Amino acid sequence: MNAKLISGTSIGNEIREEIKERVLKLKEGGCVPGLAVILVGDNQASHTYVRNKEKSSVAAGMKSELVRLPVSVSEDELLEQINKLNLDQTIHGILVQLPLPNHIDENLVIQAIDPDKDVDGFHPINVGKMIIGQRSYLSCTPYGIIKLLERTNTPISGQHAVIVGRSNIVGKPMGQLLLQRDATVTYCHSKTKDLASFTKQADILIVAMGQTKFIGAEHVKEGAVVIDVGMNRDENGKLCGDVDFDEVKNIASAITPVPGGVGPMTITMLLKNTLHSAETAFKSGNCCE
Ligand SMILES: Nc1nc2c(c(=O)[nH]1)N[C@@H](CN(C=O)c1ccc(C(=O)N[C@@H](CCC(=O)O)C(=O)O)cc1)CN2
Repeated sequence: MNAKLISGTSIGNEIREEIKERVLKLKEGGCVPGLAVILVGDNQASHTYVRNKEKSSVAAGMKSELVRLPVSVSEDELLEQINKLNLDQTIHGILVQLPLPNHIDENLVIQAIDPDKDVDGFHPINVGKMIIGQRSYLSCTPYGIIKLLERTNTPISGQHAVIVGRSNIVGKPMGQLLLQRDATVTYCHSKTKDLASFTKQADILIVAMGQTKFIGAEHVKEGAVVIDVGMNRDENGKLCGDVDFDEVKNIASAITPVPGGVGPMTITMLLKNTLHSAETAFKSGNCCE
């Protein structure tokens, strides 16, 4: 293996320690950061992620509240739950775990969350602010990737970043965050023709397609930094990314593993956003226990 391993577990743990210290300070002032997670239905992966979010927020010293709703819950009932949490001064961050069942309009649900408590950074107000470079809550996965690049001293300015995937929660915001840091950004997606001709130009290659081994050696330039956002199961049920790690590790200069790469950073940045919300509430006298 030539590539340096970029460990989201260890960089995430470093940041979580910093968060813990700031939570302690807030608590000394009488403010306990509170994160509410709404989980609808029985999706197994969602259960795992939500459990990790609960465990991580408690480990950081925060209050965690889980609202579990059956798959049959109506859109109105879900919106009512969100409204309650919007009004609850002990809750600083609210997220609805995605995906939602088909009968529920995801956009409507995201827009019901108070933008000041939208620690997922999915609300159109936060997305809009992010695009024009105003301070806002940033979507946790792309925010986490920026931190991985920063903390490994990966140059961004002037680099060619190629993003494979155009989802609202990863691909699109990822490109904007890199653009703000003066990267030249190319988006590729499922309809891109001759994908390798684009990905081969990447100094930074970010892959978020949701397909096992979508990117192989033939797609990667010697020395590129490769960030794998994929979270798939292979034919043996083993967790793997979108990048063929065994091939690409010999070409890239640095690469994230799956598991232990981008995933832990997503949860770390959720904690960071929740802390920021609680600190803002505390400063304006709106944090109660
Ligand atoms: N409301 C949201 N829903 C979803 C988001 C999100 O950011 N907000 N992102 C994904 C899922 N996700 C967080 O919710 C997430 C996925 C994976 C991980 C993670 O730490 N993965 C581990 C492996 C975990 C395992 O063993 O299964 C790793 O990569 O090391 C964290 C968060 C979709 N929904």
